[in-house]
Amino acid sequence: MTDESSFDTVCLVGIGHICASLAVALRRNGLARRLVALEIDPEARRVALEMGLVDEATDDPARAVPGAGLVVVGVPVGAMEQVGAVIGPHLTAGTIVTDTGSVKQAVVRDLGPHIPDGVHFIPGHPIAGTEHSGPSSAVDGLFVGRWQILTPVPGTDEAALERLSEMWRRIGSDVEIMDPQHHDKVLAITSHLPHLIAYTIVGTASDLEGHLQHEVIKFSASGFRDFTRIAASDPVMWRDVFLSNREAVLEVIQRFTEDLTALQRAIRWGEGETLQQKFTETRAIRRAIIDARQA
Ligand SMILES: NC(=O)c1ccc[n+]([C@@H]2O[C@H](COP(=O)([O-])OP(=O)(O)OC[C@H]3O[C@@H](n4cnc5c(N)ncnc54)[C@H](O)[C@@H]3O)[C@@H](O)[C@H]2O)c1
Ligand SMILES: O=C(O)C(=O)C[C@]1(C(=O)O)C=C[C@@H](O)C=C1
Repeated sequence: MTDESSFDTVCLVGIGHICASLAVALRRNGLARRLVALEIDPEARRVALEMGLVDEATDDPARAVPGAGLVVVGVPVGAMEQVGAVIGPHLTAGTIVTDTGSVKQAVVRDLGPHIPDGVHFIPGHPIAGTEHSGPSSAVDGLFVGRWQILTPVPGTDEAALERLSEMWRRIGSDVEIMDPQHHDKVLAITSHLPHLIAYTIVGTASDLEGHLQHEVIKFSASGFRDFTRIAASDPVMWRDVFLSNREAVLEVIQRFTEDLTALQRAIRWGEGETLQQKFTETRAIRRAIIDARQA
């Protein structure tokens, strides 16, 4: 059943939140005849099979990888190197290998060297997700109307790139091609810093003395509640994001700290105009995101 964008067999490495949602999307859009999960966690394998997300779930790369026209690696960024070492020897020429990692230079560095000649390595990142993990958190339609960023390495086969792009378009995503370094800079500000801020705010609240902490939960205002959703995101995934995008994240933390200090000064010295001007600018950004249908 292979046309320009569909595959006979797709191997999903790590059947967690993102690859499970992808499995639903591939089936819904008739883009794969057979789905196989290569997964180290027996519970995730059991759930994926029970939910009918995949046809087979195994921890044996020799069963999962050969014969797959597309391999999608959806594990935490820190596990990419280990996955590369395990799947590399079973990949055959013509297969497309992509991933869903939230950082791209580290994936090129860690997974790339394990991809044999003749196999098309096209790193990717769906800008879609939730705070949940594991196959039971699969979301039907997760990628519809969201960006799929692809960061092909130099010399990537144009036909393979177009085939993978078309698959994502048929799932409902908009595809953007980007340099991995640029990707990591942009995502440091739009995704990684917001998560770090959420972890910090909720961490500060949880460090309060007992009675205050109780009231934080009891009278939780909507601003704080929104942060708690983000701060409930997967600890392993986000540990790996910050460690593997260290330079870009440290750079935006520096700029953020300076901007926070400027607001701190404005509050201290009663500079209402400065505050109002800043809040007017940020409101316009929210409106632009809504207009771009990314809210
Ligand atoms: N959650 C999000 O919102 C989101 C969004 C976009 C991209 N991502 C990225 O996608 C990737 C997966 O994220 P997720 O949210 O699906 O995580 P998840 O924790 O839900 O799933 C990851 C799965 O990978 C498995 N795994 C770990 N090491 C493995 C190995 N060596 N071999 C086989 N399986 C292994 C785990 O057992 C788990 O089932 C991460 O790199 C993350 O940065 C996540
Ligand atoms: O909405 C959320 O819960 C997310 O955090 C999703 C989100 C993000 O938008 O920052 C998180 C990490 C990604 O790599 C891509 C998407």
